Amino acid sequence: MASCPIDHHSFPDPTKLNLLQRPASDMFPFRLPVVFPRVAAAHHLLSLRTTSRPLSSLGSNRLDPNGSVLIETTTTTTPPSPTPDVTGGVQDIYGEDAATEDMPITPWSLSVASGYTLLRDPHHNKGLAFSQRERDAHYLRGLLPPTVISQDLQVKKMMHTLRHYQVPLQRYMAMMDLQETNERLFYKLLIEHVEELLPVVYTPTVGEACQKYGSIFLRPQGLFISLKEKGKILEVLRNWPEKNIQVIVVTDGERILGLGDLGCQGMGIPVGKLSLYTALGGVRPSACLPVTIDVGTNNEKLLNDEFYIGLRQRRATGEEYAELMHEFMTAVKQNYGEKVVIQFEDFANHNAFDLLAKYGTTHLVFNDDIQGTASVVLAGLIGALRFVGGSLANHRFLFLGAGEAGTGIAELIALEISKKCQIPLEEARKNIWLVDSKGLIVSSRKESIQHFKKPWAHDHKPIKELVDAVKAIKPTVLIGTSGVGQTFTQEVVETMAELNEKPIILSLSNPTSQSECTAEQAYTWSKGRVIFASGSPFPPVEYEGRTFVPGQANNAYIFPGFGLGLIMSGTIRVHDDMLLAASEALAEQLMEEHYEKGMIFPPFRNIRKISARIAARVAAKAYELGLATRLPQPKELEKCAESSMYSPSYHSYR
Ligand SMILES: O=C([O-])CC(=O)C(=O)O
Ligand SMILES: [Mg+2]
Repeated sequence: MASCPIDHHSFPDPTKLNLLQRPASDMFPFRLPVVFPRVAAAHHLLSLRTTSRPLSSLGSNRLDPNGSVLIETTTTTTPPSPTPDVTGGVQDIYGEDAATEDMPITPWSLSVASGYTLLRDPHHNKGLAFSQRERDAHYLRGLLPPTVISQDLQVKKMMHTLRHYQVPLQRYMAMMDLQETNERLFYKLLIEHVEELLPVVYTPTVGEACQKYGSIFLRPQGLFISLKEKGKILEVLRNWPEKNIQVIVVTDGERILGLGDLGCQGMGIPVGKLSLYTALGGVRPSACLPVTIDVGTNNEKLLNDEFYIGLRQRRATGEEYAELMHEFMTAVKQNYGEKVVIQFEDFANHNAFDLLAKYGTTHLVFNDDIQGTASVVLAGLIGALRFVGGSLANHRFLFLGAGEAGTGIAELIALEISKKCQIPLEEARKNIWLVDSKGLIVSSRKESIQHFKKPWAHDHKPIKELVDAVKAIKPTVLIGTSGVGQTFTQEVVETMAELNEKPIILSLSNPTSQSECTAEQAYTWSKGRVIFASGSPFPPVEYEGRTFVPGQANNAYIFPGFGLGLIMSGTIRVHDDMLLAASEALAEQLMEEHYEKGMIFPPFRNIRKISARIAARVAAKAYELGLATRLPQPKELEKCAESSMYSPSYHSYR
């Protein structure tokens, strides 16, 4: 870590804090003395602002020469400077350094959790793993049964409990409950049993959880920013207990997976994605902020559902929508600086492309559905071609679905071909065809289609049905990004198998119910010849004595490592070459043994290593492009990524 530049907020070793060496009786309730750096109103006493935040999360605080903790405070007014200092979210982020005596400031304070409060603090709770000594020192005696168990045994016990639940949603709720009661145990479980638990905290179960969010809702997670917060978004961000945010995943809930408009209940998605940022990419949980923008919903069922948790109105659009988003984007930059990753997730097509284009030049934005999905699919194709032979330029691609994922993947494939073959992008696009709900996208439709589809309107006679498009275009690769389940019919798959010795079929829509076909259908209908992957997981399939393990072509392979690469290099803008770098890093980790089983991605169980490699490549590209700000560049980026990852093991408390 010492040589690694990742901003893990080097808070001084708490053992050196003489304050913390006070007798325990002094510590509960316990206030640390506070110094207001360069703020004249130093006599303000801080009251308890948050429940016992971990010392390590208070990155911008530091020791003064006497060993007192200097606590930086927050203002409740707009920062005094009209052009706030944008330095990456660690310096004067609320303008407090520049605050004058007459300016009100938010009274932050820090406390040491103890006793009953400690048991209910998810960041510090260890449950039965508190040692006897800790139980004495922290007023826990009697609050726990006498047995002391290890974290490993807790993992075993929790897995035992989870496996008992028959209903996936029960497992999801148990995991969410654990995240809210014992965060480290939650992450240890997720990291150590990633293949088993990914379908629980992520697709497909998270989709059902969003649909039923209102009914299963116990405690709020993340930040809800609705039209009611208009004009106050900066204040809302300041209500979040953590200051040093490195990644935000934000949705407006309009296109949750392939399930459509789930309004405010889309919150399950940013929460789930960010838990993968930590488990799969090693970003600290306290640096992750899930956000849902609530501008209403057009989902009648939800509007009439008495348990719905969001605004009960139809979606705001046009200027009203754009203004709220703009206020949010501005407030994020003002509050956290230039180096916070903002991941757009599950926005509808009509907003997703525009938001990415609008903020791509001013913010560190990444659209997971356009760019993350593109990068993972490209990786799968590059990986598969290493074994199948040939190059991308020899293939013909047909997509069902011309939205974010479809056009995003198509464009990244074209970019890779154009770079590798040194041909113009327009030329590279010619072998890529898209079908939308109205049929094949052809030049005669050019005037009537949305702007993001126009580059794919090639010369051809109109074709309505997918199967006819397959027969006419003769693709070698068929990719489903339609959000509509069971659209790769038997006839479609059989036609692909007639046209190709080894057809590549990717059925990417999520969750499982929306998958264009199942793994079993793909293997059976192609008589075991298909190279198949899907967005949501499918179990292995037996076909004529062979077991095929379908790969999961899901952006979860990419975004955690990609984001880590941006963070560790202090990158300020995303560039397409970084997506290509991520694809190549993932593709090269596919081994022959994986491919032989039918996989086109390495298994998820090695995901932290995979993410570290992706992070290193992304960071290296950022340095090469001059977009990285953490200087000098560390020599061994992959080691640096690995060593900076969050560990869920318990700390011992003095
Ligand atoms: O969440 C997932 O599993 C993949 C994804 O981004 C989507 O389907 O929107
Ligand atoms: Mg998504």
